[in-house]
Amino acid sequence: MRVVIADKFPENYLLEFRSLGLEVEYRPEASATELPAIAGDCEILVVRSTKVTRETIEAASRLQLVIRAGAGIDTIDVDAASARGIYVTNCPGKNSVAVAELTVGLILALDRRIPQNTADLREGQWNKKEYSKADGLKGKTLGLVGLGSIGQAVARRAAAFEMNLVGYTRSPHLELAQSLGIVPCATLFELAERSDVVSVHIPGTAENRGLFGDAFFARMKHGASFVNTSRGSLHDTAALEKAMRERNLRVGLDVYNPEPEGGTASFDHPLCKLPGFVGTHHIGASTEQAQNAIAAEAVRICREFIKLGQPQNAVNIERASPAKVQLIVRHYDRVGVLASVLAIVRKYGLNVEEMTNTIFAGAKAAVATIRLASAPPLAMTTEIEDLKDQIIQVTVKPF
Ligand SMILES: NC(=O)C1=CN([C@@H]2O[C@H](COP(=O)(O)OP(=O)(O)OC[C@H]3O[C@@H](n4cnc5c(N)ncnc54)[C@H](O)[C@@H]3O)[C@@H](O)[C@H]2O)C=CC1
Ligand SMILES: O=C(O)CCC(=O)C(=O)O
Repeated sequence: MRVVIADKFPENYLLEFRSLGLEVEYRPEASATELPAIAGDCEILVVRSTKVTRETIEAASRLQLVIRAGAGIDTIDVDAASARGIYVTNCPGKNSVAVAELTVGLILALDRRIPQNTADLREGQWNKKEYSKADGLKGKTLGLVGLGSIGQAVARRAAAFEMNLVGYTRSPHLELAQSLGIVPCATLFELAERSDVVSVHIPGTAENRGLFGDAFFARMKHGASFVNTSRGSLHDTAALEKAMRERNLRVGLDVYNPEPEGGTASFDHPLCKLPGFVGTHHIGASTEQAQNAIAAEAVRICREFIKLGQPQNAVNIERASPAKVQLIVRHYDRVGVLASVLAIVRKYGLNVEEMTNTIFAGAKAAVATIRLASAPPLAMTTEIEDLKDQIIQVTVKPF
């Protein structure tokens, strides 16, 4: 099998890929536009920030698995992959601590204006008078949007600063919130109104695009802080700029919209020049620890995929199966039995939605579970039962 690694990857984990017997093509400088040509004949594609477009998916006729060596999957055209039966996986939770640490760094930097202090010192300017004005974090309220892996890691760290925690999530998990000392908010606006600092930890999906705009910022307290280490598509840049100018909002960003694709580029962003801004270069996941944890997970996914034919952490499996009925066929483990059964299913015009075949110890018998969208007619099950010397038992159960 051939794997293309189209991003920078730790050297020792490249060796691990090779030790799996894979032919590894390492292309750390590959861009999204070059990828269709590079990934043309690989079975497995591993990317970190490089975008995997529809063109790449369609050009890679042997592709079976895309591993996103990170958390967010908005850089992959998942719909295009699903339409061609290609698995997409990510490495959930493996870079959460790194992002949480950076988030706390941005929150502290905003409160004490650490980068602005440093800039003045560099300019030969002593200004204790100005920089002595800071609030402090103890007793302030941190509003966490999203209580997944990163939101939880930020909560644990903010608790050590004795901050009060409120949270908003689409999938409320009251026990979890309680165990982290987070008071749930019923709406995003309630969170905006209660928080001194808002920190965003949700995916950059189409439905979350622009979630943080004029209406949200208008509800935040004057002089509060907004931190986004998730995705630039989540905030409206013009609305943020307005809130910074009119409501004295402080802003800490690791992510931008748009963001340069490569590691270096010129970058002219309206917010970066404003005094209440602190920013980093989408480096949330960029610690040795996180990169090694991500690489180890990518290797593990590959190893399991080679062994079982199915990857862990797949994000594009249909969860709500269209199947309504299970046709359970106990049969002798012989050549052609399944083909005969499926030929009968086909004759009756039923579509197989899902199917598994489990072999019993000794490999004499097996059970096939064939999931169908609608109930099979009696004539069909009778016809299967009548397959001489092939079938042990046929049952039908609702699914
Ligand atoms: N700056 C960086 O380098 C990094 C950024 N990220 C970003 O952080 C995001 C979050 O990562 P994880 O916490 O690991 O993901 P996660 O999947 O563990 O958690 C995301 C949570 O957000 C919730 N959610 C989704 N939409 C929501 C909405 N509209 N309102 C409230 N809750 C909502 C989900 O239910 C889920 O619980 C990633 O999707 C990625 O975009 C992740 C890693 C590195
Ligand atoms: O690997 C990176 O630098 C980006 C990480 C990221 O944004 C993610 O994991 O979603």
